[in-house]
Amino acid sequence: MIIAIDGPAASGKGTLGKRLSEHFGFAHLDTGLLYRAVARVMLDRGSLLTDREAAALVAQNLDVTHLDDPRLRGAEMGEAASMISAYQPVRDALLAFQRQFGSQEPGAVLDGRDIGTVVCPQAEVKLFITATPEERARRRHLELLKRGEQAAYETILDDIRRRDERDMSRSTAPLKAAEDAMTLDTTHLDADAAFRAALELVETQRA
Ligand SMILES: Nc1ncnc2c1ncn2[C@@H]1O[C@H](COP(=O)(O)OP(=O)(O)O)[C@@H](O)[C@H]1O
Ligand SMILES: Nc1ccn([C@@H]2O[C@H](COP(=O)(O)OP(=O)(O)O)[C@@H](O)[C@H]2O)c(=O)n1
Repeated sequence: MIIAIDGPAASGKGTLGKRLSEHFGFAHLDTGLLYRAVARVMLDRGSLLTDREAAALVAQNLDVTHLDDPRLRGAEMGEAASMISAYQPVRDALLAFQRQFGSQEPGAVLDGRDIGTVVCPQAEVKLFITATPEERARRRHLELLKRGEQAAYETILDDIRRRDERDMSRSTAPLKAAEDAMTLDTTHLDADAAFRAALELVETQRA
């Protein structure tokens, strides 16, 4: 079984994905980390993020065994990932790995932007997680402060708005809810309440 979770930045996709995967005993992949990992290699090499060919080559040769590097979770990597993820050859290069991951038994949870629409359109369960930009910026602000990153709330809110706009307006695999996805607005739900609500939606879709 596949649980596909999509939604905008800092809506809580990863947190829900992890908890749902633990609950069902499924594997979990935060697909944003793949794009962040491509961005990390580009930045470390000093490549321009506008260099599509270089980004495609990096994606084709990506080492997916180091996705737990805490550096990937930083704000700089999120912004850079959003730029290189708009290139079709980059997305094509990362598709097979994601689909392979989704084929695991007894099941897999994948979270990202295009899981229900492009990566796993056949997923039995599709959730689209949202929250207001202000609430998402508040969450990301707290997260970055805990990581020890300097970050102003207003800057994060601007970053989130810009990234959402870029992710929604790109021509390839734009961020949008699949037609058969169920939307969960977590603006007024803490992580526990969001998990309970998501679990109910999963049970509804599986039935
Ligand atoms: N429902 C929630 N209420 C408050 N904070 C949350 C909630 N869900 C997640 N968080 C926190 O918000 C931040 C972003 O969550 P994350 O799961 O990484 O989002 P995404 O994967 O959508 O970017 C994390 O610090 C996480 O602990
Ligand atoms: N399936 C995915 C996942 C991420 N991405 C891109 O990668 C960037 C970083 O994704 P992420 O999920 O790690 O970002 P956050 O939601 O955690 O801020 C996003 O802004 C998207 O541009 C994508 O295009 N498709």
